[in-house]
Amino acid sequence: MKQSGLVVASHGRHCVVETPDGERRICHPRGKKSQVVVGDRVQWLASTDEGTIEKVEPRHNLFYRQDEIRTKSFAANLDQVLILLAAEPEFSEMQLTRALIAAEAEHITPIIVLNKRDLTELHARAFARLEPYVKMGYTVLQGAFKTGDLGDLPERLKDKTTLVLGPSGTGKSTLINALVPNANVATAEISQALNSGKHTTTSTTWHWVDAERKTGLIDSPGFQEFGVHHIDAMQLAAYMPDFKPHVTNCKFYNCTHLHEPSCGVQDAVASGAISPSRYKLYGMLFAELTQPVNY
Ligand SMILES: Nc1nc2c(ncn2[C@@H]2O[C@H](COP(=O)(O)OP(=O)(O)OP(=O)(O)O)[C@@H](O)[C@H]2O)c(=O)[nH]1
Ligand SMILES: [Zn+2]
Repeated sequence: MKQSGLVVASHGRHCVVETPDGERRICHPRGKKSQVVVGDRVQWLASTDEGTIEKVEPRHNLFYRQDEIRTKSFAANLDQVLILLAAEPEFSEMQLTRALIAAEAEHITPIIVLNKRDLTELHARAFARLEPYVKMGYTVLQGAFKTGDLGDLPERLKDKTTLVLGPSGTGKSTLINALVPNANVATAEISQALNSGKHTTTSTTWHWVDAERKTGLIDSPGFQEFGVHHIDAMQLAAYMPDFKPHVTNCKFYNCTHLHEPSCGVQDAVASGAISPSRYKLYGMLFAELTQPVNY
């Protein structure tokens, strides 16, 4: 008999499915193409001690990155993406912008969180770099997770499904352990089961924050570059909230906002409505997305 379930971990061709009453078991997708990702709602069929995914329910969204060759999915059916930054190490505005664009493209709400506010001076400097993002309407929260100060985060996460993205050293483990005691143990157990005994922690894992299983937190492994090759260069400005209102002032409907006369975006840069750093990032991303692909 087919049962419904939620994919709470995945690695390669295996995944862990959780039933509505909280039981978990390893499942394998049927057929080669039906790759499942964490957050997928599925119909599965039990075999002796494992199971087979029979159907993946249609996704509301899929958060992913794409380089020139590969697509890497993070998770599906998200309410929000938490982009974790910290006073130190110094964050990359380029990586932040890429993650924000990928979230916009899938209509997923991003939340930027700046950790380590106990490091007063470094924090002030980092927060100043985030000012354009506050101005363009993004939620920017702050905390000092190590000291137990989670700021407004618990309230923002409540009853939602949130993917946590954090470059190494920002405090992602500290956060997840603060919200989900024993998260480490659960992740290690799942990884071990999925890797048939090998002890690695490379899989994306869903954690429940509350006993009622309403607040979901998805921890994903680190990555090097956030590729946005799935984005059409001509759509970039539409996914940048500081650019978007100005494109309607461009004379040419197919304006690239790089060199055309009577360009609303370039006017906004000149007037200070768009920050120079964001315009520079736009130019770099546009070049990257329009450059011929080298295999
Ligand atoms: N000053 C300060 N340090 C913090 C805070 N939160 C975490 N740290 C420290 O920052 C370092 C990185 O924290 P982790 O939680 O391991 O960070 P991570 O993002 O999981 O990093 P990886 O394990 O490299 O992926 C550790 O030395 C933490 O003790 C904070 O609020 N303030
Ligand atoms: Zn323009």
